[in-house]
Amino acid sequence: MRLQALAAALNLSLTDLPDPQVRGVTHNADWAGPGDVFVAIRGARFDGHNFLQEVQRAGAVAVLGEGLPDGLVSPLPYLRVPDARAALADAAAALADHPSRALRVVGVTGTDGKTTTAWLTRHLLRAAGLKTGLLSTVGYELPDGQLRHFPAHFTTPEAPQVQRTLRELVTAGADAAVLEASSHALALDRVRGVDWAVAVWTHLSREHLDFHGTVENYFTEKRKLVERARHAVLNADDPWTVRLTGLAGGETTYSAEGEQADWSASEVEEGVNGLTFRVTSPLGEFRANLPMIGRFNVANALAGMAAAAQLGATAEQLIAGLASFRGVPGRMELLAAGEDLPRVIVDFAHTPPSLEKALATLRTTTPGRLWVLIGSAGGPRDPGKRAPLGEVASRLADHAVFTEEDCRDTPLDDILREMERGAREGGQGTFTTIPDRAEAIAWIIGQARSGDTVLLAGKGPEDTLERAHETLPWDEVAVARAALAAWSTPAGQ
Ligand SMILES: CC(=O)N[C@H]1[C@@H](OP(=O)(O)OP(=O)(O)OC[C@H]2O[C@@H](n3ccc(=O)[nH]c3=O)[C@H](O)[C@@H]2O)O[C@H](CO)[C@@H](O)[C@@H]1O[C@H](C)C(=O)N[C@@H](C)C(=O)N[C@H](CCC(=O)O)C(=O)O
Ligand SMILES: Nc1ncnc2c1ncn2[C@@H]1O[C@H](COP(=O)(O)OP(=O)(O)OP(=O)(O)O)[C@@H](O)[C@H]1O
Repeated sequence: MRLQALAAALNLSLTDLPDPQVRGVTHNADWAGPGDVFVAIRGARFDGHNFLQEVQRAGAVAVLGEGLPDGLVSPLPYLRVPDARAALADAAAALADHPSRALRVVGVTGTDGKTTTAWLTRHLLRAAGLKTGLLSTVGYELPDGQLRHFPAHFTTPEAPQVQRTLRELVTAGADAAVLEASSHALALDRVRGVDWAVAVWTHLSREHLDFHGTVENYFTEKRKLVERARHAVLNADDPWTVRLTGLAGGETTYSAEGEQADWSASEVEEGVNGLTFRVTSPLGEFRANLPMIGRFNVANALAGMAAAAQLGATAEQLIAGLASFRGVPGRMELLAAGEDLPRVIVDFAHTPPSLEKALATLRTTTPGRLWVLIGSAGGPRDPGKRAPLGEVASRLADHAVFTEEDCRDTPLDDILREMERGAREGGQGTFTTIPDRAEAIAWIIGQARSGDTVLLAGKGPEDTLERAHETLPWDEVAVARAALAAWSTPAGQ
């Protein structure tokens, strides 16, 4: 697209504008390259206008911004826009040729459950035969199912990445996409210009008030997704839903807690290998098996099913899809269970509250002993949580193992001593310390017996393990599987 056509797409009437070819658009000076338009955003910490020389040197062809600061002369053609973030999103959508119009896009928002519901929905849509992509906190996937990562870690990245990924999906022949929409993304226009077929609402609770100020503001930002969608899937168990009713073109409700709803669950049974429940729905009544741990996943499953049904999935496809769902990588990921093996779970819980929640959930379905392996990161990242992590692990599990977790420039011994202190002062004091993480995993799995649960916490899906002088490639699931393979042979017991 040429610059003048882009200006026209943004409703800017400009004369005397040069007309170079535009390759892309970016808000980040470090990412600017030849042929890019740079959008100068005045953020909370920086003013993008400070980087104009830098983007010119990188080969950018023009700048969009809300106005040059006094005394600054732009080295590139400067197009003034009323709202820089909106312009970034509109330019990104125009340059990608509005890919969401060629897809059926499901957006998922809510305080908790976005990632799980997004992954479930994309799995159910695939089970229904739709080629489906995904943009989520854990990464993004084209319909080939391979997980990829953006250069910066976001739930919802900035608009150019959103639009480029949607375009990649269209090029790859996708029919549908599932996209996690965070409240930050909705507030900062990262998903402006996305054409939403369905908005899924999980639930809202107090969070991110540092950014939004009040719960009401937080709700107002999240509500935008429902307002913009052709259809909404709303949680009848969430008190905020009454204020969302009637905002989308059409709507479906769901309830995991016995409220009146289109999709509801009853007879919920939590087992060692997952959940079973009866579903009452517009597609009829059926029994569902979901190989996931945690009762809250019943609500996520109902939301995912209602969204997939909206795009045409049948009851048979949903039943088969739920039963074959492998979970979200590194989030309560169930590796093994059964008569003979201990149940092993990999989860990224790395804060005292999230570890507490994970252990409490697992306790309810552990007939034997509950084991946990946990470390704590080095460097400046919240050293105050080391003792509380040790305390929670030792208080809620029958036995804790303390080990390394990205210790970086902090002596590992210092971290482990703090965790041990927490375990002695507030926990049961039943722990073992094994500094090498692979050895620790082999040991804890070797100790566990059938009927026990082993939670390997902290790393989840991360692919490196950082030590003081080396960064190792890491795959917690693979290390755990190797330990389980050793366990299952007589020599390993
Ligand atoms: C609170 C928040 O979301 N802030 C976002 C906001 O930052 P900001 O307004 O402070 O921007 P800034 O850092 O002052 O920069 C202003 C402009 O200068 C540019 N810049 C800045 C420095 C530089 O060297 N070069 C440069 O080009 C920036 O790219 C930006 O365009 O705009 C920036 C880019 O435009 C985002 O990178 C930044 O995300 C920060 C890093 C962040 O941590 N966001 C988190 C909280 C977030 O978005 N989280 C949600 C999930 C939340 C959840 O549900 O858990 C998410 O979707 O990931
Ligand atoms: N429907 C739900 N209601 C309440 N809590 C939930 C629900 N689903 C998941 N959770 C809890 O929230 C945690 C995070 O789940 P998930 O990753 O799906 O949420 P999220 O909204 O994507 O959060 P994040 O953006 O931090 O990944 C889970 O481990 C679980 O403890």
